[in-house]
Amino acid sequence: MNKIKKFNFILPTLVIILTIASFFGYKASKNMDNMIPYKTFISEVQNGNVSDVYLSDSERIKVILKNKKELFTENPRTLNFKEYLLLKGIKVHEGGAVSPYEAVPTAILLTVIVATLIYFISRKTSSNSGAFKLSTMDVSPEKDWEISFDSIAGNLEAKESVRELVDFIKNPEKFTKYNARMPRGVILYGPPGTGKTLMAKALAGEANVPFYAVNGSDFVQIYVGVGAGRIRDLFKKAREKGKAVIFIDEIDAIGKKRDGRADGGSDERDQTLNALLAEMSGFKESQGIIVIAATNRLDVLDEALLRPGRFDRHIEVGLPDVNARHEILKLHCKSKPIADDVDLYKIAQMTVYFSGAKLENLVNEAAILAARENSQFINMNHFDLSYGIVLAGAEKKDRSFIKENDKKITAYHEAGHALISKLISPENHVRKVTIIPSTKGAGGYTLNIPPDRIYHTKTQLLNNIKVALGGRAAEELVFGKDNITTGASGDIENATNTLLAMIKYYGMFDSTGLLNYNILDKEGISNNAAIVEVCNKTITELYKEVFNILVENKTKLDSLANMLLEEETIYDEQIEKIIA
Ligand SMILES: Nc1ncnc2c1ncn2[C@@H]1O[C@H](COP(=O)(O)OP(=O)(O)OP(=O)(O)O)[C@@H](O)[C@H]1O
Ligand SMILES: [Zn+2]
Repeated sequence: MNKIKKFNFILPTLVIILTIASFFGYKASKNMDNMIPYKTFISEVQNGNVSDVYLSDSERIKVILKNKKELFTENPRTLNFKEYLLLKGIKVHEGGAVSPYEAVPTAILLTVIVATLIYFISRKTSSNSGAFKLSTMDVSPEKDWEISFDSIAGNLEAKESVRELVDFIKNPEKFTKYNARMPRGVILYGPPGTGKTLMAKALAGEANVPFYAVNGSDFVQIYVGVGAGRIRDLFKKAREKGKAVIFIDEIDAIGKKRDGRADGGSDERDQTLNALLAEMSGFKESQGIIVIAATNRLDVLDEALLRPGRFDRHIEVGLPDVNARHEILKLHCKSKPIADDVDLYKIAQMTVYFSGAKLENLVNEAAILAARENSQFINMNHFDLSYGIVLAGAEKKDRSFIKENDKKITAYHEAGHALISKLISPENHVRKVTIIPSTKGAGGYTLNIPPDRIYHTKTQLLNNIKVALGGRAAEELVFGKDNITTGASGDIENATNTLLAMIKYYGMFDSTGLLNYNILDKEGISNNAAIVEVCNKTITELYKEVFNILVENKTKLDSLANMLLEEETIYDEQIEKIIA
C-alpha cells in the first residue's frame, strides 16, 4: 500500500532546516559580538590572560580568558599553533568551537521554539480553510495480479459474497439492461488480520482493474478541507482509469457516528465524510467502480454511510475455525520446505482464535528459525517454538490466550442454545453453531426463523426466551450453580426485552392485563412493581423448564458440545444427526 504522507514529511524537514539555520545564525551573531583581532589575542596570550582555547576547523576559534570572558578570534591555522599555546600554559581543546555542554541545550531549545512556532502558525492557518492547499496524495494504483481468490483460504461465505462483485465490475451492462441497482460500496467488517485487505485486492485482481488503497486514519489531523480534497483527488484518479476498486481501510476514522462531539475537531472529519458521500453518489453505477471499506466494528459507523446507494452491502469477515485455519496454514506453507513430521492439522487445532494474519506470522517465524539453524526443512520443533513466540507477542486481551476451560464453557453454552431451539421449535432451522467469536459476541448460533411470519404468537415469543435461556442453563447443569459465567448477559438482555414487550405492549399476561404501559407511564400511574413481579415469575418458570429439558437430554448436549470442541463450527446436518 502506498501511504506517503507528503505533509507529514514536509513539516519535520522544515523544522530541521529552520533549527539548523537559526542555530548557525545564533552562533554567528554571538561570535560577531565577541570577535577580537588576532593581534589582540596574541597580546592577551603573551600577557598570560588566556586560560582555554578551543581549536577547530572553522574560521573562528573560541578563547576563554582567565576572567571567564568568552571571545572569538581568527583561526590562524598554523602548524605550531597548538604547541605555542601549550608552551604558554594554556589549556587547548580540540574538536569544535563550542563545547558540547553548550551546544546541546542550545540546539534543543531552538528546536522546541521553532517547532512550537510552526505548530501555532499551522493551527491558525487551519481555521482558515482553503488558504493552504495540500490536497495531493500519492495514490497510484496497485496492480497485484498475483492476488486472486486463491490467495484467500477459509472464509468461504465472505469470499462468495465478494466474488459476486466481480461481475458488477466486469459486465456492468448486464445489470443496467435490467435497470438493477448495483452496489457502489461494500463494507467488510471483522477482527483485525482476517483478510479484509486481501479480499479487496483479490476482487481487483480477479476483475483485472486497478486497486486504489487509502487508510481512513490518513485523513485525520490535517488541515480542514485537505481530507475532502484528497477524497476528490482519489475518485478523480480512479474515474480516469475507468473501472477500479477503491479500498478505504479503517473507515471508522472518518465515518464514526456524529454524536458526542466532545473532540471539538470533528469539522475536518465531517467534511471528509461528506466529500466521500458526495463522490459515491457522483459516479455512474454502470461505470464499474466499487468502493470497499474495512472496519473492525460496523456498529460505530455513521448511518449516513450505510444508506442504500452508499455502503449498503455488509460482509462479515470472521476469525477462521479449525478447518479454515488448516487451509490457511497449508496455503502459507505451500512455497516453503516443510518437513514430513509437521502436522498442519494439529497446528490448526492449537491455534484457536488465531486470525489469518497471525497464522501467516506463525509460519513465517518458524521459517526464520529454520533458516537461522541452516536446517534443510522447517520441522515441528520450529513450529512449536514459533508458536511460543507468536503467543508471547500477543496482547493480553487477545483471545488466543483463552483457556481450554473457557472454550469448554462456550461450547456447552452454545450447545445449550442450539439444543433447546431444536427440541422446542423444530420448525426453526439452526444453520450453524460456532464457538469462534464474532463481532456480535462470544460464540453464536445462527438461527433461520421461517421468514413468512407477520405475527408472532405468545408461544413463539416464549420459545425465543427459552432458547435465550438455554446457554445459561447448560452452564449451570454442567459446571454447577457457582460456576455460571458472565457469558449470558446478552441472552438475559434479549429475554428481558421480549418479556417486557409482551407485558407492556402486547397485553399477553393476565395479571398485567390488556394495557399499554407506556401510556400509563406518561400519566404517572403505572405499577412497575407488578411488572417486575410478573417478569421475574415468568422467567424463573421458563428457566426451570429449560433446565429440565437439558437434564433429560444431557447425552445430546454432551455430544453437541464435544463436536463443537472438536470442530469449532458445526452445521445443520451434523446437528440433525445428533438430535435424531
Ligand atoms: N483467509 C486468509 N487466507 C490466507 N491468508 C490470510 C487470510 N487472512 C489473513 N491472511 C494473511 O494475513 C495478512 C493480513 O491480512 P489483511 O491485511 O488482509 O487483514 P485485514 O483484515 O485487512 O486486517 P486489518 O483489519 O488489520 O487491516 C494477509 O496478507 C495474509 O497473509
Ligand atoms: Zn448465549
